[in-house]
Amino acid sequence: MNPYTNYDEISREKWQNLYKSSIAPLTSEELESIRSLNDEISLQDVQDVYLPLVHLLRLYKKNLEDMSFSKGLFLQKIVKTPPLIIGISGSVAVGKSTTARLVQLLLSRAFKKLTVELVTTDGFLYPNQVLSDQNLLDRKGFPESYDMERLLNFLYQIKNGEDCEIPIYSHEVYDIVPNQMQQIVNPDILIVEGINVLQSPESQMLYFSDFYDFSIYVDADEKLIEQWFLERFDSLLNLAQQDPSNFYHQFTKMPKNEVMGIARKTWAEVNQVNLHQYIEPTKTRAEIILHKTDNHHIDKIYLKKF
Ligand SMILES: Nc1ncnc2c1ncn2[C@@H]1O[C@H](COP(=O)(O)OP(=O)(O)OP(=O)(O)O)[C@@H](O)[C@H]1O
Ligand SMILES: CC(C)(CO)[C@@H](O)C(=O)NCCC(=O)O
Repeated sequence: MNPYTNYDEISREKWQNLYKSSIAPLTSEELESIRSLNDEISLQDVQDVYLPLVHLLRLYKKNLEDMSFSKGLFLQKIVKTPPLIIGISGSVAVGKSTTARLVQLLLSRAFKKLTVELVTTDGFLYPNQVLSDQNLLDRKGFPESYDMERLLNFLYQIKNGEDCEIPIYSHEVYDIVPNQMQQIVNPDILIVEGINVLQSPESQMLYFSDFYDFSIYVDADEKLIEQWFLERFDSLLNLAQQDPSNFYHQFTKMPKNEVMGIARKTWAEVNQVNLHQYIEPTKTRAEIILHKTDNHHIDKIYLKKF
């Protein structure tokens, strides 16, 4: 069966015209804040793809509020609208965090009075010491390297209106940062980004679908994702040049072709395997699939029919 049977395939040209007229253009300050987020982002993508997406998210938010209100009428009590939770998934290095930060920024613009928080599931990775004790260091990113129960608990608490704190993962340290936590206080919208967002832990009573009101899978040809992984590896090396505390500093002392060989091996033996076995199979659980081509240009959008 065609994996996209359950989706409407929408070309960028069609998508960009869906809600264009109702959205005010970005102000120069907003453009500036988007540029500072990642100066490679195409502003045309923001205008053509992300603004209609935010408009769609508005509908999902309204739907959640209407449902809470109707439930309240039925139960004859006040039912508080739970936070809207948006999941963003896809391969390592496909651009999930960049997409997530952009969506956060645009949602904050669309809902000026609401709090929009962003977390990454990287914070739920076990610390390197725990992974190493269990011989799992080479499995970082695979399901067994995450405390999925803690992640589910966190989602439950957020939906339940509780404030939470969660661990922080740093790519530069390549580990959970000790003694630092991210505080999540009373969000109206929570964006959860990570490779495992659409995965279900085995033998649990609760599933991801119990929590996510909307989900996005960022997709691209594997060769491109590998290229983006290698480019990011290279920029992490540049950042690490002067900083011995950075995980990537050790590589800056080695010949470049040798280091890039290590990066290619990490892609082929870890991240690509993970993509095939555990990430890509969750693609068609997403409500929307954003498909990227060269230079992160979005060419197609798939929206779930039902
Ligand atoms: N829309 C975009 N335009 C230009 N460059 C982008 C875009 N999105 C991501 N990138 C670049 O692609 C690389 C990977 O992006 P990002 O770090 O957001 O990926 P990720 O999926 O969050 O990765 P990980 O799973 O490892 O955290 C980065 O170098 C980033 O600068
Ligand atoms: C932290 C994850 C798992 C996901 O963001 C990933 O970036 C990662 O570190 N994978 C392990 C292999 C590697 O070093 O790329």
